[in-house]
Amino acid sequence: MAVFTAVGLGELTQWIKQFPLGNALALRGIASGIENSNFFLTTERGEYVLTIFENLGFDQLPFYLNLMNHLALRGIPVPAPVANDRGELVVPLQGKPAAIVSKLDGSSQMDPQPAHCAAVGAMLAKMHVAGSDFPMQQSNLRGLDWWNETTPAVLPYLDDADAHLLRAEMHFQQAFHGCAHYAALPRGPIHADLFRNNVMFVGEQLTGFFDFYFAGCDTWLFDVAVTVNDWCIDPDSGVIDRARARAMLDAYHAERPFTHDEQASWQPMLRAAALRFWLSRLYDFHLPREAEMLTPHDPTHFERILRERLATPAPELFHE
Ligand SMILES: Nc1ncnc2c1ncn2[C@@H]1O[C@H](COP(=O)(O)OP(=O)(O)OP(=O)(O)O)[C@@H](O)[C@H]1O
Ligand SMILES: N[C@@H](CCO)C(=O)O
Repeated sequence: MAVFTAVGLGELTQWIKQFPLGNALALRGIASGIENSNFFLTTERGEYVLTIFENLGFDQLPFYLNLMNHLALRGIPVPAPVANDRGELVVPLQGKPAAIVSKLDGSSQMDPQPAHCAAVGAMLAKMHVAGSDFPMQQSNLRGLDWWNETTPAVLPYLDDADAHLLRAEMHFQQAFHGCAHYAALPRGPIHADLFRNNVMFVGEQLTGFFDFYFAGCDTWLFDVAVTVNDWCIDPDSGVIDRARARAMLDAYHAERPFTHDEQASWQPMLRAAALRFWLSRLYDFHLPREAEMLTPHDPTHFERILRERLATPAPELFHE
C-alpha cells in the first residue's frame, strides 16, 4: 500500500480552501507506486490526484510541477497541477510538500503492441519539442554524476563478474559522455522514467504521461533509450522486439527527426539507459532507505538488458 502519510477527509476541509476546487467530497488511497503517498481526491469541481511527497523537497519540486504545467498548457496530455490562491503549485500538508493535479483517464498498458509503442513514440517527440522553451533548469539527478557516486557504494555487494561489468561499463560511459557526438546531441527537459506504468491508455488511445518526479534536463535520446528499454523488449530476455521498436522509433522520427549524432550514439545510449536502472535498482536493493516499505525492483532485469545491448546490435534509429 503506497500511502505512507495517512490523511483523512476531515483534515482536508480547511486545507482545500486555498484551491479553487470547492469542498473535498471523497479521498481514496492509491495502492500502487513506491515513492510517494497518492490519493484520488473528489471535489465539487471533479476528480484529482493528491500527492504527498515522501522524499522530494520544496527545492526540487517546483521544476517538476512547473514542467507539467508548461506541457499541459501546450496540449501534451500530462496531469495539470492546480495552483492555490497564492499561485503556488507545491503546498505543505502535514509538514510535507503536497500537490494536486488533474486525474488522467485510462490505465497502464503492460502488454504493449506496436500501435501503443507508436503512440508513445509520437507523444514523446511532441513532449520534447513542447518542453524545449521551458525556462527552468534542473539536471537529471540520476545522470552520470549520480552513477559515479553510486558505483562505489554498490560494488562491494557484487560478485566478480558483475563488478567487472559495472566497472567496464562506467569506463565506457565516461568516455562516451565526453565524445563529440554526445556533445552535439539535442537536449532539454526529459521525463527520464517513461516506463509502461507511467503512461495511460484507453484502448490504443494514449491518454497521458505521468510521474514526472525523475524529470530533468538531459539528452532527448536518453529518454528514447529508457522508453525503448521498457516498452519494446521481451520481458524475460531483454531482447529488443523489432516490430515494437520500429513502430516507436518511426513515430518519434516523424514528429521530431533524429539527427546523425543521435544515430551514432544510439547503441551507447541504450547501454546508458540500462546502466542507469541497473544502478538505481542495485542501490535500492542493497542500501534501502530507512522509511522504505515496499519490495525493491529486481536489479538483475537491467543487468540482463545491459549484457544484451552489449551483445546485439540494436535496430537503427532511422533509415538513412
Ligand atoms: N494524474 C493521475 N491520474 C490518474 N492516475 C494517477 C495519476 N497519478 C498517479 N496515478 C495513479 O497512482 C499510481 C501511483 O502513482 P505514481 O506512479 O506516480 O507513484 P509513485 O509513488 O511515484 O510510484 P513509482 O515511482 O513506483 O512509479 C499510478 O500507478 C496511477 O494508477
Ligand atoms: N521505473 C523505475 C522505478 C522508479 O520509478 C524502475 O523500474 O526501476
